[in-house]
Amino acid sequence: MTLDREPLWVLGGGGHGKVVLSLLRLLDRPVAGILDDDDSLWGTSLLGMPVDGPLGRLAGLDSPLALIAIGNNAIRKKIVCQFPLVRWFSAVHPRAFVDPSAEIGPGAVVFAGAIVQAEARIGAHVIVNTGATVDHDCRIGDFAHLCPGVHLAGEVQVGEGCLLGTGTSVIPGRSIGSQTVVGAGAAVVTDLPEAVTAVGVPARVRRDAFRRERTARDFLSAGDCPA
Ligand SMILES: CC(=O)SCCNC(=O)CCNC(=O)[C@H](O)C(C)(C)COP(=O)(O)OP(=O)(O)OC[C@H]1O[C@@H](n2cnc3c(N)ncnc32)[C@H](O)[C@@H]1OP(=O)(O)O
Repeated sequence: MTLDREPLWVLGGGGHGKVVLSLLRLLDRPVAGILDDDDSLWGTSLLGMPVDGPLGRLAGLDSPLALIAIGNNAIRKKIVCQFPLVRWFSAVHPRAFVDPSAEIGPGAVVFAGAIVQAEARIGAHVIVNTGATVDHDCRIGDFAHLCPGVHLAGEVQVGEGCLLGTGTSVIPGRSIGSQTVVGAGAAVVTDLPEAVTAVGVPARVRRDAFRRERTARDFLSAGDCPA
């Protein structure tokens, strides 16, 4: 079987899994099955395809091909640590534009309407969600999630495991530290440190009462494994 016809496993049976499955169908990629550790999803279906069972099923397979379809950055990292023998598929939607000089890491997904410009580097297991734009020379660290409609100007650096909420804009050359969360609609005009939550226009760090602060701790506790 040629590599481009090898069936792959979709890991995640929720809403993000649904858009990943839709994308794989548009690419005409055969899907071996959908796995999720949430037993309430077993027996349900995504776009008519059943959610088969837990991720543990991968352990019995000989270096399977898979794609993680879960939006939570820490969970994606945990899964990569848990299954070192899996080969990770990356996918670009046929209606996205990725410049030929850009790099897309293993396990990364670029969704419909997204644009990745010249010499940008997208790390492993990154999500470039619907309509997000990543301009020239940006560096996106492993396991980051650029939510729908994020706009990064040129030479922006986004650290490992960051979540940039829907509609975040970042001006040229700014740097966002690892595991930082930026709230939806923010405008990042200064560098942001690591493991903080920043919101607003202009984006300011808020250290009070954010439940998502736990995201950084979850991410660090997910382990240290090569992406
Ligand atoms: C296809 C898809 O769906 S992909 C997923 C897309 N997901 C996103 O874009 C999520 C983005 N998430 C956010 O913006 C969240 O609001 C977060 C992460 C910034 C904060 O979440 P939480 O920790 O749960 O914060 P919580 O809702 O408790 O709000 C805490 C305070 O911050 C304020 N706040 C929350 N989000 C924002 C924001 N984006 N901008 C400005 N203020 C905000 C709240 O109003 C509240 O203020 P108050 O204390 O003065 O009342």
